[in-house]
Amino acid sequence: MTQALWVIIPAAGVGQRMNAGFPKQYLSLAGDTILDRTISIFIDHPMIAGIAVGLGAEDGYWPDSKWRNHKQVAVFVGGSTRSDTVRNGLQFLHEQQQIGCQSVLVHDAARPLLTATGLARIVENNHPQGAILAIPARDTVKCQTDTGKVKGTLDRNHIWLAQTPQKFPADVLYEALKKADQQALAVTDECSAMELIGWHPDLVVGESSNIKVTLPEDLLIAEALISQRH
Ligand SMILES: Nc1ccn([C@@H]2O[C@H](COP(=O)(O)OP(=O)(O)OP(=O)(O)O)[C@@H](O)[C@H]2O)c(=O)n1
Ligand SMILES: C[C@](O)(CO)[C@H](O)COP(=O)(O)O
Repeated sequence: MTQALWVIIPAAGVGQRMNAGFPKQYLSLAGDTILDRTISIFIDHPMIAGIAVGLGAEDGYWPDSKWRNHKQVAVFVGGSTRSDTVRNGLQFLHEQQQIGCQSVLVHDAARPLLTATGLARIVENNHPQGAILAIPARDTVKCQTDTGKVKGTLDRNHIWLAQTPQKFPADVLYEALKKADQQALAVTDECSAMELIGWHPDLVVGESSNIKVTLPEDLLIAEALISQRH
């Protein structure tokens, strides 16, 4: 039986691309907020030790969360980028003596459709160099020239679309994120930072329903997917 893991949920974004007028993680989705629905995935899960939610410094919505007083849920102040928020979360958990070298999960607040099956795939196995949920590309993948023309076609047999959760040893991840920051490298996921220190994490097949709610149409897709689950 592998050790229960803390999950860090970066939820300090402003949702600029959603353009909702407030942070998208507080949009309603099938009767819950996106954030509450995402937290629900991990509550009372046998493999989850605790849930650390990174909030914006000016977040005034959290007090309305149904999970605000739950014994498994802790909150910390996020940063100006997603990777800053994750690093703050790692530092918070380290200061609370909740983590050391053991692995943590990082899961976007904006991915409320992760299923128990998807979560099991990444928590139930040991991954010496860490792991990410990802889905193999199904469309033909193009890269572009500087003027927005087709530059060429990538071999889609070697293209995966990264999702979350991503799982890495907490101490190594913290140092990798710090190194990326010191090198002014804007990493958009934890795996990118680990690659910078030479790690080759496992690609664990996720579910295409584990979408990141980014644009307004993603909310419609999420609603439709949830309606199919009941
Ligand atoms: N400084 C930031 C930026 C993003 N996030 C979180 O990282 C996740 C993925 O980021 P994204 O989908 O880009 O969310 P936003 O940054 O809010 O969206 P946008 O880029 O459109 O502003 C989200 O749960 C978001 O809340 C975060 O915790 N801290
Ligand atoms: C971490 C992630 O969800 C993997 O696809 C993605 O990189 C987040 O990107 P965002 O621009 O912060 O939404």
